[in-house]
Amino acid sequence: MYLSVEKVNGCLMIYLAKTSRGKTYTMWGHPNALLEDAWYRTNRGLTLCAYERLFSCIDEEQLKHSDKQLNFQSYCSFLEAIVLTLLDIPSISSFIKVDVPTGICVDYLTEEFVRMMM
Ligand SMILES: Nc1ncnc2c1ncn2[C@@H]1O[C@H](COP(=O)(O)OP(=O)(O)OP(=O)(O)O)[C@@H](O)[C@H]1O
Repeated sequence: MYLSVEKVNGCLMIYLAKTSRGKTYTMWGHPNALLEDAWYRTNRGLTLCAYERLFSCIDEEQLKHSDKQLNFQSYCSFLEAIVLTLLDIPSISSFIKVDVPTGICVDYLTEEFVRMMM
């Protein structure tokens, strides 16, 4: 997270597991994970924990530079690929390009700008 506020563009995480092994649960956590209840909070998935950390890093940066108004933009993308055999992995990874300084780009995916959560 510190790297992302230090202008390193992109973090790519690939999670490979058999069906029903808990990939979605690991990424998002319990369906009520956004509730403030302590138990649900401890069952937040990786995405929510990462964003919590990211926003606290942004707050720390803003405090360190309180004389300036800092602007941050964060993008989060998900690509779900069904892999039938391990031999499919190289063909999927050929769609993913890491470009400096733009960041990570996946062929055929479009990017939407989102201002708020519905
Ligand atoms: N750590 C966990 N604690 C409690 N329940 C879990 C946990 N991991 C997975 N589950 C439950 O197991 C079931 C399957 O998990 P999940 O949907 O995350 O699997 P998946 O790997 O994403 O499946 P698929 O490949 O079908 O998309 C869900 O009902 C989920 O709530």
